[in-house]
Amino acid sequence: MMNSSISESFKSHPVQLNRIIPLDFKAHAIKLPDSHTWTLSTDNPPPVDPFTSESVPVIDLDDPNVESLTRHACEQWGMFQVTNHGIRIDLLIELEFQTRRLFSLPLEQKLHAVRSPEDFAGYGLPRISTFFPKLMWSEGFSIMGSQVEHASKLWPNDHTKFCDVMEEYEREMKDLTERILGLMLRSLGLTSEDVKWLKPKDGGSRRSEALLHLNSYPVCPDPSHAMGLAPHTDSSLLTLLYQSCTNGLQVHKENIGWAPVHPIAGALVVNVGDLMHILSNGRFKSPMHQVLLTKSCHRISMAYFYGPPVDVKISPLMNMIDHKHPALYRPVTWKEYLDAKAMHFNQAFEFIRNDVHISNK
Ligand SMILES: O=C(O)CCC(=O)C(=O)O
Ligand SMILES: [Fe+2]
Repeated sequence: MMNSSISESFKSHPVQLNRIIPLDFKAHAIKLPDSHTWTLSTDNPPPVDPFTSESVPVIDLDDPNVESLTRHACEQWGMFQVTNHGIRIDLLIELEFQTRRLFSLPLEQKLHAVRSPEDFAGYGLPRISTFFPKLMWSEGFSIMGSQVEHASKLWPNDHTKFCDVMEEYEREMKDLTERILGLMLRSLGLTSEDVKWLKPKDGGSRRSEALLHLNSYPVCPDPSHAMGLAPHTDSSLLTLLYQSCTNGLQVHKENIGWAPVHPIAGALVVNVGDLMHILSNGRFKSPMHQVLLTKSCHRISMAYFYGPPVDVKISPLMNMIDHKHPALYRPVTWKEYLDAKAMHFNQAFEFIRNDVHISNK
């Protein structure tokens, strides 16, 4: 396994096995066990009318105004959907097929590829499970680069297609993420010269890093007392999400509360991550989002988390700072930020804020 910010940070924050091994959801299809019963706050709205409720912008990447639309979406929501992104629909269909094939295996078989307490790759509960007293009604499979080792434990003689599809999807996501990242930075008035550290030419240890995470939210006997994925922000620069066609994702927006992110056939969801929020000196939102469940549909999603090369310090870009807008955060590598997140979860920003830093001296 290559050394990376993600693997190094996970090694320093091992997770207990009871926060890794998922439930046998099929065996609990009638009644929610107490371990998975949540008291949900009343600001979780009842099912919203998809035609009237406000939601994140949908941006056609071929739109002549794409930069200003992107800036507006990042400032207002921190999330938007993109169409005309160039990812082939047959690749998305195959990706969904292979993901459903994985999660429909019996639990005993999936456990052959279970994550170890210090690792991030393989099968298990959402990583954020350590921060909540109750467990989430979901399971995941994390991939970085090639996943032959774990996939061959799932399908000893039949994993080649799965690995080929995942690797092709990772390559496509890398190109598209870098394209959208460039778009966001240009929308802030930056040139590629300002951010040349993001795409170093020498490769090697200075490559950007990424993680593909497959999520599965089985049908749930009591969705109003269960949680698919609890509210969180993403620790990446940017996350690209394919959510196929099942509802459940919600994003939080000031003055609106939780808004549904409706699946649009073939579209991808772009989510501003915490590091992009830091780079933009707070101008772009890193939005809180969550996933709710249904009684009848098994939701799956594939999240591609993109981050900077291992030795790059992320800090508010010079162009975003002036006397009216002082730098809000101190410089951090991705590993340092992941460590802060592993300890302080949704309060991590407070620990890298400049004022906290200064008062700690
Ligand atoms: O399943 C989803 O739509 C959301 C996934 C997500 O937020 C994550 O993996 O961080
Ligand atoms: Fe997320």
